[in-house]
Formats: sequence, structure tokens, C-alpha cells
Amino acid sequence: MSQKVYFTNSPAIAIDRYITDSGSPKTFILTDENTAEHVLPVILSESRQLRDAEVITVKAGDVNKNIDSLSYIWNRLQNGGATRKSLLINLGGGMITDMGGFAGATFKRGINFVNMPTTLLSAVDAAVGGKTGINFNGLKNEVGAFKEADAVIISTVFFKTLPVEELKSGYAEMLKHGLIDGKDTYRRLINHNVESADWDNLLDILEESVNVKRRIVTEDPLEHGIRRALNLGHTIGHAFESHAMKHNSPIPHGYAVAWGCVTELTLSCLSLGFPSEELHRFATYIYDTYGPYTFTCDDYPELIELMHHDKKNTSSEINFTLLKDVGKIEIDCTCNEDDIKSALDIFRDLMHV
Ligand SMILES: NC(=O)c1ccc[n+]([C@@H]2O[C@H](COP(=O)([O-])OP(=O)(O)OC[C@H]3O[C@@H](n4cnc5c(N)ncnc54)[C@H](O)[C@@H]3O)[C@@H](O)[C@H]2O)c1
Ligand SMILES: O=C(O)C(=O)C[C@@H](O)[C@H](O)[C@H](O)COP(=O)(O)O
Ligand SMILES: [Zn+2]
Repeated sequence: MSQKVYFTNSPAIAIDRYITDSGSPKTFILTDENTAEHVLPVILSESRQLRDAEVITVKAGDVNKNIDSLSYIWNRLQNGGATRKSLLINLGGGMITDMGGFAGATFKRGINFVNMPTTLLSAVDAAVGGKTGINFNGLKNEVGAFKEADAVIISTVFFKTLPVEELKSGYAEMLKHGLIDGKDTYRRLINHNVESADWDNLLDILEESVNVKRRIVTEDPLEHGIRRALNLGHTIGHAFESHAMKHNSPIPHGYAVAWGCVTELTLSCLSLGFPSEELHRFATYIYDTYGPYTFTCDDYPELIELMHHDKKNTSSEINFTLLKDVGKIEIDCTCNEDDIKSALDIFRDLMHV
């Protein structure tokens, strides 16, 4: 595992130490409107090294993980005199770590960047592993690069101001890590009520989840094979997310992944014999925690067209990561459109739509 990941309850001390050790002459901090309001003042009040940092703030929300915001960041770096020795700190959720990571990977062909995730989702998933990018033409993460942050500083202190919806969103990626890692990790998560979680005391559960991802990324950093396991729930989840964005009612990424996992476990049942009682238990947990995603069979062609743009596809067939059982991963599964439509029908039944 090459990327440095720090778990700490004193993030200001960690970033100050990083800046002192790296000797970066100029620091930029990327925030969105919400992290500028809720998180930046906390870190600035405790840090010595960030006093002269230049703050770049973009609009919040995944609809703004786009070329206009990226261009704004490049402009601010250029006008602020950023050089290859400068440091960019991405202080925010996955929208900021993805887009800031891509800005860091591309500005002057690459400057140093550090991710300081402020949502549960970015802490357990987006900030680590080097997938950076932006949405483009209505498709999720359509343009980007693999480039790991020089360091990731993870702290639950940032979660104090996080709406419960965002905690639930991050928990969906933890459930995904549980499903691919195996029964022990999965059982601990599925028997837990995320809404009553005390994150101050959960740094160790978080670390366990991050390490599921890090083990896989270390084995296959550029997603030539087993990294596709981390994409469980995303072929259909990203289709739901793009569909929702296109119809002007965006949903949090983790919700899309939760619903995508239910549909892809349904496909796993239909084609690989994934135990149906396990599917029902998972679907009930997701329905109780996230509610339903509502659509009709008239939306199927649009959803399937979106799935044809999944980055795992290498031909006209749609590529899925499925499971034979919890922890038993099958990558590169292809399913025909009739099976996908059946899975969408069953998903709507399971979600009482
Ligand atoms: N690169 C990867 O491996 C990877 C993995 C998973 C998800 N992602 C991407 O991450 C994005 C989703 O990330 P997200 O769920 O963190 O969304 P987000 O970054 O949009 O944050 C969600 C909301 O919470 C606000 N927020 C952030 N931190 C806060 C805090 N501490 N207090 C109060 N409000 C706060 C944000 O302003 C935003 O409104 C998607 O674009 C997804 O595609 C990438
Ligand atoms: O790190 C990975 O690999 C993942 O697939 C993690 C996903 O949770 C994440 O949403 C990722 O951004 C999806 O990537 P994409 O290649 O399907 O756009
Ligand atoms: Zn994801």
C-alpha cells in the first residue's frame, strides 16, 4: 500500500506536519460552499501552516462536478501562481476529492495534492485509491485519471455537521465493502443502525472499511481486473444516479449504490445462485434505511442506455460485478437486456414501487 493514509482525531496537526515535512512553498485549499462554511473555520483555527493558504470555493453538489468548476479551479491555480511544488488540499466530500484530484493530476501535468475527506463516503471510499474525475454529458465520472493523493487524512471530527442523509450515503459504500469482503464484515454492518451510530468512537470500523478498498487497489490500481469488485452496485447505481440528475431530482451517490446493489444482487440471484434469503435481508435493510427509488418500466430503455456507457464495458455487452454469495466475487459478468429488465422488475417489487 503506497498511498499514505492517516486516521486521526487531530487533522490540523496531521496536515501541519505534512506541510512541514514536504516543504511546499504555497498551499491552496479546495472547498465547496458547505465545507467552506462548516469545516474550513475549524481547521483554520487549529492549523499554523494553513494561515496563508489560498482558498478556492466551488458550488456544492454533484451537478457541479463538471468542466465549468474544473476550469474555475485551473484558473484560480494559475492566477494564484501555483507551481509544481505547490500543494492542493481537497477539503470536502467525494465531489471535491474527485474533482480536486483531477485538477491536481492535470494542472501543469500534476501537482501535489492531499485529500482531507469531510463526508463518511469520501473517507471510506472516494478519497483513497486514485480514481479522480468529473461528470460529462450526463455520465458519471466520464472524464478523469488514475492519480493517488500524496496523502489522505481521515478524521471523524468533520462528521459533526454532516446531515444524516450523507452518513447513510457513506454507509452504503461500507455495506458494499462488506458484501465483497465476506460474511464477518458484512454481518457487523447489516446488524447496525447507521442513524444511531456514534462516529466519534467508530474510527476503527471506518479503518476496517477503508482497508478493504486499499487491499484491492494495491493488487490492481488501474482496474484491469479485481478492482472491478469495488464497482459492485455501480453499473446500475450510476444509471440511477445519472437518470435522477437528468430528471432534476439528484440523489446522493451512496443511495444510488445501495439501490444498485439490490438490483445487482437480484441479477446475482438470477444468474449465479446468490442466496435469495440474503437478497431479501439486504433489500429490507436498504428499503428501511434509504426508502425506494421510484421509476416505471417506461424508464427501462433510458436506464439500459446509461448502463451501456459503464466504464467496465469493452463491447456492446453490459459488464457487471456480481456475487455468488457474500464475499464470493465474480467480475466481468455480462447479462442480457431481458435479465436486466427482470432484475429491475424485481427491484421495484422489493422496494414496494
Ligand atoms: N473516486 C472514488 O473512488 C469515488 C468513490 C465513491 C464515490 N465517488 C464520488 O464521490 C461523490 C460523492 O461524494 P459525497 O457523497 O461525499 O458527496 P459530496 O461531496 O457532494 O458531499 C455531500 C454533501 O455534503 C456536504 N458536506 C461535505 N462535508 C460536509 C460536512 N463535514 N458538514 C456538512 N456538510 C458537508 C457537501 O457540500 C454536499 O452538499 C460522487 O461524485 C461519487 O461519484 C468517488
Ligand atoms: O474505487 C473504485 O474502483 C470504485 O469503483 C469505487 C466506487 O465506489 C466509486 O464510485 C468510483 O468512482 C466508481 O468509478 P467508475 O469507474 O465506475 O466511475
Ligand atoms: Zn461509489
